[in-house]
Amino acid sequence: MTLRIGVIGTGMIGQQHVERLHGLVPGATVTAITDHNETLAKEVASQYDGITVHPDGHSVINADDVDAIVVTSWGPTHEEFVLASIAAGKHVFCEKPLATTAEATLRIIEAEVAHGSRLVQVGYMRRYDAAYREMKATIALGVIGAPLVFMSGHRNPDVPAIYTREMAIVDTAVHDFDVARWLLDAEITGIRVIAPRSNRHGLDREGGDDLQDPLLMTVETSTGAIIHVETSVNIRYGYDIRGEVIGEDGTVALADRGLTAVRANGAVSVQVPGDFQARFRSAFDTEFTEWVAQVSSGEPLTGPSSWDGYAATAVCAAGVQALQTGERVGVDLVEKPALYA
Ligand SMILES: NC(=O)C1=CN([C@@H]2O[C@H](COP(=O)(O)OP(=O)(O)OC[C@H]3O[C@@H](n4cnc5c(N)ncnc54)[C@H](O)[C@@H]3O)[C@@H](O)[C@H]2O)C=CC1
Ligand SMILES: O=C1[C@@H](O)[C@H](O)[C@@H](O)[C@H](O)[C@H]1O
Repeated sequence: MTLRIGVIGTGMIGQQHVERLHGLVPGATVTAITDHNETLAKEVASQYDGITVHPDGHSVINADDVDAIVVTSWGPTHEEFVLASIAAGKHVFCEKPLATTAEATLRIIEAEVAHGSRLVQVGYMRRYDAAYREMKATIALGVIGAPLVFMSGHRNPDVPAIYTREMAIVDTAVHDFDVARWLLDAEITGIRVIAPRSNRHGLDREGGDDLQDPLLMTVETSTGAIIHVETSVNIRYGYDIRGEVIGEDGTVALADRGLTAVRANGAVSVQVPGDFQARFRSAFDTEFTEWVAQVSSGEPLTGPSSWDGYAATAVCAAGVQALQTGERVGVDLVEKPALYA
């Protein structure tokens, strides 16, 4: 059976996911799309055969030729489309964030729990990256002993004018929070944020707010392990994702990227990816390949759940408060429903 997918939001990442789901991922095809910008949706549809442009997200969700939904519109619209997909009894893959407030993510959890089985997956694609998966497997084998610290560096060469100082937490570090919870098998219980002197590239940006960049975050977890997150979103040299777990007996770290290492002129050099697409392309491919296979076969979903979406959004809210106040802010999650055990 081919899974027929409807995509809501055909901007930057929506277009990449349409391409992925309409030919690259086995067993999937895109039949319906929509975008707030109808001209854009028509332009995207014109590049493929068999894709109908719908007037809005609800029309996509309720279309007879749509089995499952992918939400790639702006964050504040996610709750509405995820709730409507659950009401229609259809699987929905929602790009991060699941919703922009913890209260909204809890409404999604409530609706999914009332439905009685998992329908929602959230786009935290790092869990599908081969290097992160090897790190998790290494920790599980006990090679480095019990994890004590996770150092997570999230570096972007630049960010657009619409990027605000809070986005370093809610848009960027949210990936580090999710992957840390998954790697360490722990919940986040508190956060502190400090800002060193700002990178000049983040100050006085044309058309944008001044940024406090970089940011350093000290994040506490339920196991006692500490996560240290560094976001540097104007670092120019490349898109560099760093990660090292320090355990009682050793460490495991993400290796430098690049297919080759060049040794010349007294130096060894490896390439750094230019952007998140280059760094995580195969993780996105794997993410959708596994999602499509699980949805089509009726196997239980194993990807990031509504609970993971809630936990990440709750940490972000605490992080923004910690940035604004300079204080430690606790993260108190509600009791986890059995559906997400
Ligand atoms: N997993 C990852 O690494 C990444 C995830 N994202 C997430 O994907 C989402 C989209 O991001 P981008 O593609 O960068 O944004 P974008 O601005 O390029 O595209 C979003 C599109 O959604 C459309 N849209 C907004 N409201 C809509 C509505 N109510 N109905 C239909 N269409 C609507 C807009 O017109 C726009 O074309 C965001 O939530 C973002 O956080 C984005 C980049 C990377
Ligand atoms: O999700 C993403 C963007 O929205 C965000 O702005 C970037 O900082 C991240 O690296 C990327 O993965």
